[in-house]
Amino acid sequence: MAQYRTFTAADAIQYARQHVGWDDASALVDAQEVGDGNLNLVFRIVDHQGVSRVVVKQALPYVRCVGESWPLTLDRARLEAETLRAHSQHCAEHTVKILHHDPQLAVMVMEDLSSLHIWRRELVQGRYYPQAAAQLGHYLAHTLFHTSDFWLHPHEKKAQVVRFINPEMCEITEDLFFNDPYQKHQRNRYPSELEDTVALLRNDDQLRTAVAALKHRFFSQAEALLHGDLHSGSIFIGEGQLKVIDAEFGFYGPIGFDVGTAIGNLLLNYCGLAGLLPPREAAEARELRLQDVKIVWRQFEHQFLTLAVEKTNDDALAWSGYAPLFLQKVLADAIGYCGTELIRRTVGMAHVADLDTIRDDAMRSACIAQAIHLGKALILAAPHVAHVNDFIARIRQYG
Ligand SMILES: Nc1ncnc2c1ncn2[C@@H]1O[C@H](COP(=O)(O)OP(=O)(O)O)[C@@H](O)[C@H]1O
Ligand SMILES: CSC[C@H]1O[C@H](OP(=O)(O)O)[C@H](O)[C@@H]1O
Repeated sequence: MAQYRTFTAADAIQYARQHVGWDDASALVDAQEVGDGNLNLVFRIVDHQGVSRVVVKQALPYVRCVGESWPLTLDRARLEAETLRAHSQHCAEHTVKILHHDPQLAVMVMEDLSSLHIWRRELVQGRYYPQAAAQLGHYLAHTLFHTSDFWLHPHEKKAQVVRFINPEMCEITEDLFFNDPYQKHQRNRYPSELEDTVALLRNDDQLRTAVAALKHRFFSQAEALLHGDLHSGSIFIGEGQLKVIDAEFGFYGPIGFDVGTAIGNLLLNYCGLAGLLPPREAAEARELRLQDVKIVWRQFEHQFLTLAVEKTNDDALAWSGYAPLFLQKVLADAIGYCGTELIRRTVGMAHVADLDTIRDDAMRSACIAQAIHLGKALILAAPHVAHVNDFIARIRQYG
């Protein structure tokens, strides 16, 4: 069994050659380290023509963007590969293909998606992909339904919950989403002129109660195998194509968390657009983003309901009145988690290019303030929103 060592580019090439399972694996001759996320090494393995053919990703024993002072479990590579494989069983068309993985080396070899584009980069440039929102809704419905109690036998479901226990990665989310932004913490980062706005988050009793309830459900509601960090930087996009990567935060949690973080990232873009594009283009792009939000929810809801009617295995859950009631609760959760994503990406440690790349300082602060206000309003409104049209109306009101 191979002992863990951090890969060099040469290691990554050799490893790819051994594990891609191609006759022409010797054509893999060079590697470029392209990791731009917070956590891991990512090598694109290229051929003689410089064309990227396959990707090797390895977990480091610490958080990459911080360094060795923040150690982190290598088991996240196993969880990432196994979550992506599980999701691929139910939604292969929108999940990156894992070709090989080794839990000891914390490494995986996967399909190369370099011909597509990271969605966040496209959103920041104002480029629109009309099919993306519906495909994201499809991905959410199929991965979440088929890993839930609606589909899995109760014994299988419980075994899956155990297999995907992910305490260290969940703890990062528990701290970064639900603790740090609502207290003074050295990890927080926001413009100093927003100190009063941020202080209001710490001092709002109703908000703190709502955030506690969202965290409690994140701890305790093992509804489905979540991606766990479904943001637009973890989604590749192209003409008619959408593929999800980077599932190391995968675990059994509340379905609304995946739906809400995905929508939250569309709304972070919505808040940033005024600082990213000229006024007329920004206004048009903001309308498209609201349309995207509506489509993600509607597709998810429609497809989950259809799957529930056609495929629910459990006798009680198959009762016709139950799935719509369950989805009401998922919508409320999703709006709440969407609000926490807006706040943790603006006040907390991990930021997004949709806001950070705004060049004008005053405009950047104004857009960040808007995201914080919207996040807070959504967390408070979540239990009272009965329909997606009401959700959109609240975004227009507060964003
Ligand atoms: N399958 C892939 N094909 C092509 N590029 C990839 C692939 N997976 C990751 N990348 C590149 O590596 C970057 C970081 O990958 P990611 O999985 O987000 O790392 P991290 O876990 O550190 O966040 C992505 O933004 C993308 O540019
Ligand atoms: C200390 S990890 C911070 C942050 O980074 C992760 O994102 P990614 O793996 O895509 O870079 C995740 O969102 C964590 O909350």
